[in-house]
Amino acid sequence: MRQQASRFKRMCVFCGSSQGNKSSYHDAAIDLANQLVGGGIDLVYGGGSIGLMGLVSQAVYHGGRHVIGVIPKTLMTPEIVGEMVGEVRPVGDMHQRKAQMASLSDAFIALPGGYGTLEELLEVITWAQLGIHHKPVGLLNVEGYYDSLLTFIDQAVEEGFISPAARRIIVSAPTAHQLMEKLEEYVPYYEMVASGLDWETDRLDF
Ligand SMILES: C/C(=C\CNc1ncnc2c1ncn2[C@@H]1O[C@H](COP(=O)(O)O)[C@@H](O)[C@H]1O)CO
Repeated sequence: MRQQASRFKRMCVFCGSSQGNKSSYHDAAIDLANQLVGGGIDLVYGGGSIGLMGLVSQAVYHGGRHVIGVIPKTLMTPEIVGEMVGEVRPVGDMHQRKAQMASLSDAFIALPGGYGTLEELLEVITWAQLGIHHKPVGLLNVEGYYDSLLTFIDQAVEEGFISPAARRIIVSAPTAHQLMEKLEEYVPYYEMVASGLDWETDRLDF
């Protein structure tokens, strides 16, 4: 069933190259894919068919939306990433991959994942803080998976390392539907220092 049209054309999804141990992670990946399909939103992701990445990409692709997998050539073997669906954009390294994923997308969502997901999530948050982009960043906090990360970030605010304004860059919700509603309403973070910076982004096209 088609939902109300979204303001986003392409969503970048960061998520585990593993599926995790709970069925709720699997369900959340499919649920998010259905939200994207229903909203008429295409997918940008890290390529491959393994883990939650495979679940999201296949569900969006089979739901009829365009899927772009941005993947370093070195990882492009069936043994590592499996069969890919949709459009594959090979890049030279992990830095180019993240830059291209970010520039192709209108917003970001992180599902549960490990080191790779955390690194991708924290980078786009940092870029928002610096004013490199003004795109919403969503955290799909499936069954409290990210509670301890959010607690740590709140502690960093308390301790004076993250400003209360920058804390608001992260939009979190327990379900894909709630998260998409919040992201649709998100007002970009601006602060004097960040809005005054002029980035020469050779690899980024924001
Ligand atoms: C060599 C290993 C896995 C290779 N598989 C990957 N294929 C595609 N993209 C990947 C892979 N591993 C990490 N990524 C990127 O990071 C995120 C997932 O990492 P996580 O550590 O599983 O959270 C994902 O968004 C990708 O962009 C070794 O197993």
